[in-house]
Amino acid sequence: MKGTGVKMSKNMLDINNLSVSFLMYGQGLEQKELTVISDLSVSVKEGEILAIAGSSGSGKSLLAHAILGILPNNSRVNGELLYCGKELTRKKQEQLRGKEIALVPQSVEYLDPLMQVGRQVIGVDGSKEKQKAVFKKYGLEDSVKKMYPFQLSGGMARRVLVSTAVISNAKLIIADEPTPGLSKEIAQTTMGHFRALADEGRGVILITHDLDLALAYADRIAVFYSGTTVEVAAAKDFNTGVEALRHPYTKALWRAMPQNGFQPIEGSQPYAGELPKGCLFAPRCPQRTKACEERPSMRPLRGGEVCCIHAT
Ligand SMILES: Nc1ncnc2c1ncn2[C@@H]1O[C@H](COP(=O)(O)OP(=O)(O)OP(=O)(O)O)[C@@H](O)[C@H]1O
Ligand code: NI
Repeated sequence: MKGTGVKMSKNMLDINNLSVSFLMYGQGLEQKELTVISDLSVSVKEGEILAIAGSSGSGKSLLAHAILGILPNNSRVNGELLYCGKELTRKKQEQLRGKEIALVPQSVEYLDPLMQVGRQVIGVDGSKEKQKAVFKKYGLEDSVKKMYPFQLSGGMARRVLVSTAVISNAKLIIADEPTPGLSKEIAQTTMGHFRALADEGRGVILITHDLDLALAYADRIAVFYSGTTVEVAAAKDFNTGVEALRHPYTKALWRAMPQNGFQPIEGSQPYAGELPKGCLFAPRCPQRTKACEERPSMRPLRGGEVCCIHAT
């Protein structure tokens, strides 16, 4: 069952004013800093699935990598990352990675090419019995455990990745697009498992393009745009209707859903190197005014949060 109802849960992860940039070489030896995440704030509570929705390039995977401390060397991270109320230092990230904090990576290339997949799934705190049971649930033959990643199809590899997180004892699970390539049935089984893990009190971050899937299983939805959060809403707000939502971009996403008339959003998300000075959504926003030339910040509104001065 979805939702912890009125029960007050503690924050497991707090991200405050996070920014991520990359040092890039331009022509010659000229160095340029490309900021891809800015002013990003979001939190994950114990017992919830927080879905992160946003178009391609909005910074979803980079956020996951920043939490795990696996960004490339030419990156720079600023802002506050707290895990169970304490600063998530580099050392802490190393200690917790793959144990207390597990990632279902977006790309199956994250599997170790030289290790049989059964052993990878057992990992640090699994067991042969658990691995066998989870493979069965995901329709993977017992013989798959002896295979190497290159022998798997895309869908099989994804089921292997999901199995790893599902049988781990991780308290926080970050699933980066866990369902593409899976049949509808297996996708639903997978999401059911994430729901069960959240109901046990764990925290789950579900990164997805699939808003319908997010709405069916998540408690809250964080909407990303150009490397920042523009709205955090309860999943039920999307079902209530467009008036329950807060940000013009979220409203546009809602209107673009097939069941709400499939109205496309004009324009596209700005490129990281060419962000507008003020509100990042302003160039596409029907409500923009002169005041939007200043960068807005997230503020609480009607039980959610929004980054727009016009939202009421
Ligand atoms: N190593 C890197 N160096 C420079 N820019 C990068 C690097 N990795 C990612 N980016 C840029 O950061 C932005 C966010 O990338 P990210 O992978 O987080 O997007 P995403 O929201 O996960 O997209 P998708 O839905 O396609 O997976 C993109 O514009 C991407 O080009
Ligand atoms: Ni991604």
